[in-house]
Formats: sequence, C-alpha cells, structure tokens
Amino acid sequence: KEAQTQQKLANVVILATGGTIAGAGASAANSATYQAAKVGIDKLIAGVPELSQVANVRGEQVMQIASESITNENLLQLGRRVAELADSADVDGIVITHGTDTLEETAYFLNLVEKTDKPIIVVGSMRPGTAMSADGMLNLYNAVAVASSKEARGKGVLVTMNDEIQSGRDVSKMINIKTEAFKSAWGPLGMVVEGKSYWFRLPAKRHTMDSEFDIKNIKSLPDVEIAYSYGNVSDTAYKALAQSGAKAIIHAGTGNGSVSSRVVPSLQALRKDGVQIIRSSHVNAGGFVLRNAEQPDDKYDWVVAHDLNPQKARILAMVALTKTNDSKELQRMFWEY
Ligand SMILES: NC(=O)CC[C@H](N)C(=O)O
Repeated sequence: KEAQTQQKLANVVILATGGTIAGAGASAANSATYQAAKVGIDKLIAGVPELSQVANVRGEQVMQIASESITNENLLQLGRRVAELADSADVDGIVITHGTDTLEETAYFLNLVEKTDKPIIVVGSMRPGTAMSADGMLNLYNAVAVASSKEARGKGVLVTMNDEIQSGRDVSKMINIKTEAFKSAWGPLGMVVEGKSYWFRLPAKRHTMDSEFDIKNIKSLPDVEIAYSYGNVSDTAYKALAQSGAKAIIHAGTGNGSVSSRVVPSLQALRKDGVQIIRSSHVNAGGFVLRNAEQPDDKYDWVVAHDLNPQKARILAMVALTKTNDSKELQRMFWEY
C-alpha cells in the first residue's frame, strides 16, 4: 500500500545552490550572524521528513555558494540542469534552493529561458536552520508542495517565501532582516497553506513556454553592467563600464528612471558609440519608467526598463542581447517580458 501511495506522488528534484537556507550559525540566537551555504542538500531534505508526504523528493547539490557571488556562468550551469530535468519524463517539478540576495535575478532568468510548463520554484530563507524560528523548513516544504501540484504548471517560475506564491518575474527582496522580505509591486499570485495552494491571479508577461528565449541556444551571456545614479552623479562609472566592454548599461535612475543633467551628454555619446542605454529606477517599492517621460528616449535611442528594477533589467538585457542589438527590438522585449 505504501508503494502505491508513493507512485501517486509527484517526482520533485531539489537543486541546491547554497544561501541562508543552507546556512549555519554558532548558536540558536544567531538569526542574522551566521555562515551561508554550509549545509548539504541531503541534510536539508532529511531535516524536513514531511516532504515525503507531498512528493517523491531527491536532491542534487549544483553549487554551494552565497548568492551575491552567483556569476553568469553559474546562471547558465543552473539553467542547463533545470532544462535537462524538465525534459525528463520522470520529473514533475523542480525546486531550487538559493540565497535570497540574488534569488529574484535567478528566478527571472529561469522564467525567461526555460521551455517547460512544469513547475519551477525558487526558494530561500531569511534565517539559517540553526536559528530559533528558522523559516527555511516551511519555505522548502511549501516549495515542494507547489512544485508537485498540477495547478502550478504553466504559471512561470515561482518563488515561495513566507507562505506566499510570487511570480519570479515580479518578486524582489525588499528588506534583509525580516522573514517577510519578498514582495512584488503587483501582489503575490497566491498562498500556500499546509501544503495546499490557493491561487488568485496569473502572470500577464511572456514566460517559459511562451518565451522567445531558450537556454539551449544560449552559449554565453554578454556583459551588462549597472550604474547607480543620483543628483550629483559623475560620468566616471558609466564611461569605465563601457570601456571595460559593457554592451549595455542599466541606468539605475531616480524616480521615473530620470537622468541627472550632469551625465546626459555622456550617455548620449556612449549610445553613439554603440552601448545600449537602458533607463531603470532605483525607487524602493518598485519603479515604473515610461518612454519619453523625463528624457526623450526616441531622440536619444535609449530603452526603458518599465517596471523592472535595475538588477532584473540587467538579466533581461543580457538574455535579449543574445538575440538582437536593435534598440527597438530590445524595447519590445522590455514591454513584453
Ligand atoms: N538570506 C540569505 O539567503 C542571504 C545570504 C547570502 N547573502 C545569500 O544570498 O546567499
């Protein structure tokens, strides 16, 4: 009978990459001071025996790092492994455990390049497993529960943190000291409670099956850099980034991606030299950059990142540049994804 129940459960693979969910501190009081990326995936799975009630789970240690150090090469490696698993008939869903610092970037990257409707869930934690009131166990349980559910199919890459199901495209780490760290300006897609998912809305942007990008066709990612802006900003960083080979510079601008008059001429010159200038916003709760508002983008041939924050704009720009260097095409992609 036990074998029968096991057969009915979905097969979920957990790809572990590190982060606080695999972190360890010296004492249970250490909720914020600890080392990330210490505990292996087998131990993480063994720590949540309830996982076996929602899925047949197996783990793979893809890497063991803190996510602030994830490179483009790491992204491609992870993306390729996810695609292989998604193509396997005996895999129903994939969970990726990840540090929270760049979790939103990896989730958005996978959302753009994975050609599958199987659930892909990226999950992390804000406290290490050794801390009092650690949040990783429940976040992981929720991730596996969502990954094993049929309703999660075709909804793009998802993130389960703090009982919420978020779109990997929209979600961002908004605070680094609370367990309710991950928010989306447009709200969560649903909730996961005691292993059951409750859905409220669907992503409207192109993703996964409906995306024109495919990890299998991406050999490498071009260099795209971010320059943080403010009123008294100088053009030193913009120029240096271009000189070091950046194909596009994400302007992490104020407000509506606005650009200080101190650097407008330099950004125009960089565009003339072939560098794509992409206006984004570093507004905290989520920017909303509109074309030809604040700056004449048509005249300067600049692109706007719309609601993508600078780090997400960088991900889309890298993926988009593998296909085109036409600024009009890039702008179309920034509206559609
Ligand atoms: N909460 C976390 O996961 C942060 C730990 C670490 N900086 C990382 O992103 O991997």
